[in-house]
Amino acid sequence: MSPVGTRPPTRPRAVHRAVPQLHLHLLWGKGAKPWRALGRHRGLIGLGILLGLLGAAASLAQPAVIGALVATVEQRQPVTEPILIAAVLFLADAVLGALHSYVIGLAGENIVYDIRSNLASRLLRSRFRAYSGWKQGDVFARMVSDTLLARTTMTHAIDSIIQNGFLVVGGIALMAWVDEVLLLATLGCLGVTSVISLWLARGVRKVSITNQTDTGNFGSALMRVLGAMPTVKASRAETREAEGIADIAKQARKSGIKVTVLSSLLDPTMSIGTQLALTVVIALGAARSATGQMSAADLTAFILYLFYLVAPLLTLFTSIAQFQVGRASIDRLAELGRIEVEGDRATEPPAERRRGTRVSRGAYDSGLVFDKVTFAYPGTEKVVLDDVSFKVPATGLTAVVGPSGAGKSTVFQLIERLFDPVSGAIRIDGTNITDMPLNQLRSVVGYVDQDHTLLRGTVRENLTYSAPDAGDKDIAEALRMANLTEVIAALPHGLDTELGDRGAGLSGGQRQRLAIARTLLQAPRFLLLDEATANLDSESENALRDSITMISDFCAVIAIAHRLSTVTEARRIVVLDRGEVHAIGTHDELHRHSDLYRRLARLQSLSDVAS
Ligand SMILES: Nc1ncnc2c1ncn2[C@@H]1O[C@H](COP(=O)(O)OP(=O)(O)OP(=O)(O)O)[C@@H](O)[C@H]1O
Repeated sequence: MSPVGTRPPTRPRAVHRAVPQLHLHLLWGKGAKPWRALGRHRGLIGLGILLGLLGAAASLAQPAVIGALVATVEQRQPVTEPILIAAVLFLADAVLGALHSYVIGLAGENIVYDIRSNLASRLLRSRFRAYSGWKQGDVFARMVSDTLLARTTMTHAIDSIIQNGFLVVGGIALMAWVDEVLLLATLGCLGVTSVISLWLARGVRKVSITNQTDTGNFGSALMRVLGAMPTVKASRAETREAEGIADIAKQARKSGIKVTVLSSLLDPTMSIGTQLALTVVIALGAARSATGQMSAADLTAFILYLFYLVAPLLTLFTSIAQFQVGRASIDRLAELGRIEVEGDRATEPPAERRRGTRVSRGAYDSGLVFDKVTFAYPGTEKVVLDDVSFKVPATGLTAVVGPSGAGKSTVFQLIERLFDPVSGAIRIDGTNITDMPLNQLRSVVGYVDQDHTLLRGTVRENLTYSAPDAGDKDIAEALRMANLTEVIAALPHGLDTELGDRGAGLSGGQRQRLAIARTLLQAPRFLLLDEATANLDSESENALRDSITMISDFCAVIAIAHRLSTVTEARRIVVLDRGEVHAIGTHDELHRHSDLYRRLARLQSLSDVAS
């Protein structure tokens, strides 16, 4: 018996970490707990905000100290102490400012890392039916650009709103302490512009959502064509596609300009308010000073406070706008984070097939059973499989044949549990597969899909993808069984030859056999081959057929075949037609009793094989 077939599969790495929970939805809205949403980053963000507030306090104290310095000069007293205090304050302001930027920046990077790694993990563990509803480009845009905008919101914008809010409130309090009349004049000028600025900030959020959706659409459109370059070129569709993408980019530009227009109106609005306030304060202050209602020192301090207020006020409103842009991104990330994941049981180790554990053959005698399975794809009404029942013995070749659209690939998708039946059950050794941990199920079922997908990387990496710990002996055996030994030996770096995207560098037939060898290394109990021999030349096909016969001595091979020549030796053949089991039997039996099977065989000029 082949060592490939008997080697217990290893567990996929890093499957035991619980699916991380994202708390982005807690940031606002009903039941919002913003502080909780920041999770383990609270300490660092708290420290950053504290440093910022201390820096702000150092800034706020500066006008008072300069005011005291002016008073000291007026009174012709020694100025060494106030100058020293001012110098210490300037230094503290600078050091605290630098530390504050570093800590907030660090927290931002940590947050982006957490969001990206958690979301990637959730996406990889998402239910197939949930994931297939998303556009890849949109997912990509959310993972890359929305995470950056979310970082800004959760760190810089929140921190800046708190810090500048503190500066503004502190400044106003100190101004009230210096002169209440001048403060009232200031607030009158700034109040109107603040209301306009808040209204603009709300508008920024609205157009930001549109802009981010447009950016996602651009990503989707780009990925759609980049993933099908040979087809685009063969169809001479470059110009058409380029124009289509330019149209979508134009849409993103249009909404981006709206964001820019609203954002850029914020600064001038607040500038007008502050300049107006400054003019009024200087005029009114000079008059009050001339009449002796306030001292020159107080007027100096008040004007300095107003100057100090301008920058924080502008930054405050810019940060509120930034916060609104980021909030739109966080909403989009939270939506992605709610993607349905496969049950936690998916992360459980395969119970009876841990490394080093021999599998008792007797335990599997009952094989795989489809028991009155009915299925329709989610969101559709059409019944794709209708009351389908058949049995697959623990060993031997079972073929599934039928016209196009009969439901053959769907049978495999249900065995892999990419979808679950609407009614009925699929059992392995008597256990409903919905009661098995997914990891266990997928370790006993090997699947070579229609596209026999390979990944960018070396031949070895592709080969050992589902059995990362496979040894050289097992690899050599799998290659031999897939008739690939000579092909790989002829590559420039053998097993370490780099393949391009989707296995570029190998022929279609070689890619397909590599996918089969990869599945063999997993040592499955049920090997699902979906059109697995479609790309093979006659010589390779014969070699593979011999391999399958050999493999099927100790595991169940279930093959979907359009070319009936590949399955005439099957122990049983299930004929599907429009989602129903039309007939089950051997090639000879079906040829005698099934019109449909005869028709399929005739279509492929196989009548001679039947005789
Ligand atoms: N993701 C899906 N969502 C909705 N309907 C689907 C989906 N995939 C397949 N179908 C439909 O289910 C039916 C069965 O498809 P399936 O791919 O199982 O057929 P098949 O027998 O494997 O066909 P072929 O031999 O052409 O590959 C078809 O009518 C198809 O349109």
